[in-house]
Amino acid sequence: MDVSSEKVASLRTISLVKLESGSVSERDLLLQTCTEDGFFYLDLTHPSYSALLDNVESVFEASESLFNYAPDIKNLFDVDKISDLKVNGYKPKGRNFVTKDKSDGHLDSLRGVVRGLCSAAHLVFSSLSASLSLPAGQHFEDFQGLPRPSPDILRLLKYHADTDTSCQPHVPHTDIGSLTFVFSSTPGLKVLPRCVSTKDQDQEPSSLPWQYVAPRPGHAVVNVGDCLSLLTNGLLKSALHCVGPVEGRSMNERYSIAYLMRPEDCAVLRTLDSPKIPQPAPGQEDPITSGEWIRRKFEALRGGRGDGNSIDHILTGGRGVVS
Ligand SMILES: O=C(O)CCC(=O)C(=O)O
Ligand SMILES: [Fe+2]
Repeated sequence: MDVSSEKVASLRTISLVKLESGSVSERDLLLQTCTEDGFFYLDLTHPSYSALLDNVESVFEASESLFNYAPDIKNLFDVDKISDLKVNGYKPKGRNFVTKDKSDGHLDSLRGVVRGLCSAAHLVFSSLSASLSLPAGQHFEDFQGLPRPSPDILRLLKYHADTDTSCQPHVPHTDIGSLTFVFSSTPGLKVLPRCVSTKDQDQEPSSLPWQYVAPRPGHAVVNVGDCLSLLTNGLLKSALHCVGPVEGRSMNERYSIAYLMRPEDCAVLRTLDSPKIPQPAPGQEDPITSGEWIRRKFEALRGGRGDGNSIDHILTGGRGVVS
């Protein structure tokens, strides 16, 4: 990416095949990365993941053809008319499935992506659960089961080209779920390094030292979501990120796929029992279910009730306040 190197995020890379083979050093690196950065590249270049990457490519094709439908067709699936939460549907300058031809292979690719990412997530979760010596019944993977109906969210995103170099098509936020996988071949994703505190500062998002995440073929960009952070009393970090143009340039048209894994709605998010996780003082914790967390977050995203600070608190997963 053509910007000065200090503005490019130096994310660590975790190898999925090494996690799969039980490498202890890779497991340690994963824990360190999730506690320090909350953002990493997941290396999927091993041949055993080539079907997953092929399916991702095919879903990009599906995404492009969905966005090419006429607006009146897409608007039949208006996200605000389909359900209470912003999880299903087309958001103008946004998402939903309008496929008429179910035999075009894209649905199979989509299933392949979901299956592949769920099993990648399972490996990440079980590695982290082992590193943190979580007791039986409290493993991260216990909160979301492969065979059960999934509350996960798949986003097919299209960012429109924009000549306004200060446009911000995706506001600063942390992710709602436990783990997010992002694929895109176009720059635009930015992350705020964990060492930057936004607390007590009335900072314009544009003045924060965002770092660009360079697209890397064969890799997913993975980030820790709010739920892992809530389950570990903040030990695992959900990092603040946004999407916008690369400094001083126009925003190019950009497609991305984001798969947000989520604990089941009934899962209670409270600090798990582990000597490696800082435990809250008795009575200090305010447990919340995953379903309630998503409801509050969408309310905040829609500019709903609450004062500015509490809304920012929810949007940023407790990270701080950005004006
Ligand atoms: O489009 C991207 O690269 C990131 C999308 C994202 O942050 C999200 O959907 O939560
Ligand atoms: Fe995100």
